[in-house]
Amino acid sequence: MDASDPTQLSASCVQLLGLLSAEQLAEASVLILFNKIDLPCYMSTEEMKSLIRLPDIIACAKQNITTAEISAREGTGLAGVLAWLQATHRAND
Ligand SMILES: Nc1nc2c(ncn2[C@@H]2O[C@H](COP(=O)(O)OP(=O)(O)OP(=O)(O)O)[C@@H](O)[C@H]2O)c(=O)[nH]1
Repeated sequence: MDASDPTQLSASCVQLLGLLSAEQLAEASVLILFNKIDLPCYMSTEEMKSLIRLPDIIACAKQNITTAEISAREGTGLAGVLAWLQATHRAND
């Protein structure tokens, strides 16, 4: 999700709900990234999460869902993404 552009939030939410309801992805581990946190935004990521009712989505989803806030440009939060990938890969071995 683009953390710098709340106007894309509803489209991202619809895409997310589509992915989470796909039969083939019922067993998947899901990492939701709020990218571009280096850019200024009039809404905080906490406000965006609340607006799309992300806590409810996570509570109702079959999947194990993690969220992270990152800047792909500046590298912020990418160590956590790598750690999540490694842990998830290990758990699926
Ligand atoms: N400032 C900043 N720019 C980024 C970041 N990640 C990607 N971009 C830039 O955003 C532009 C679009 O890249 P993406 O977000 O990968 O592509 P996209 O999702 O198809 O495009 P948008 O929806 O317009 O963002 C490129 O110029 C990237 O360099 C980030 O964390 N911070």
